[in-house]
Amino acid sequence: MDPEMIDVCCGLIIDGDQILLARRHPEGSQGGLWEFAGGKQEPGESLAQALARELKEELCIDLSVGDYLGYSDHHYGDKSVRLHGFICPWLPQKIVLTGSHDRYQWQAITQVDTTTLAPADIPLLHRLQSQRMALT
Ligand SMILES: Nc1nc2c([nH]c(=O)n2[C@H]2C[C@H](O)[C@@H](COP(=O)(O)OP(=O)(O)OP(=O)(O)O)O2)c(=O)[nH]1
Repeated sequence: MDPEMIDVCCGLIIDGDQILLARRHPEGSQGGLWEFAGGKQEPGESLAQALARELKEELCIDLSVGDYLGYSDHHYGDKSVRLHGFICPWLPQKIVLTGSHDRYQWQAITQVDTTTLAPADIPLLHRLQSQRMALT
């Protein structure tokens, strides 16, 4: 595996046919792109523990981390990211953005705008869409 690969976890937070997207703060890396909330795994943490911590830190929400959807590798030039996606069923609560993101929105899972989505997220979105198609 690429020694520079960074493990990042993200939550595909789902409420019915909607998914939660957050926009990365314009001044940071991949600024202005929409993504699934999450962040880097820290030493000693499982991916699921890292995700639960990041959701709390970034959006002030408490959710159970559910099924592992898989991962997607993307090379951003200065670094390589292995983005691990987990399904997180939504539980109604207040979202408070704490600084990593400047906006959030719910979009229909079948109609997410991939032109403004972080590239690493697109394969995970497609996997989710395929899984749901298979169930209908
Ligand atoms: N949290 C999150 N990060 C993502 C997603 N898709 C994607 O390419 N990334 C990238 C952006 C960042 O380079 C890295 C995650 O780092 P982070 O969320 O801890 O953000 P950060 O600002 O601390 O990262 P950085 O400036 O050090 O690159 O993974 C996603 O859906 N969620």
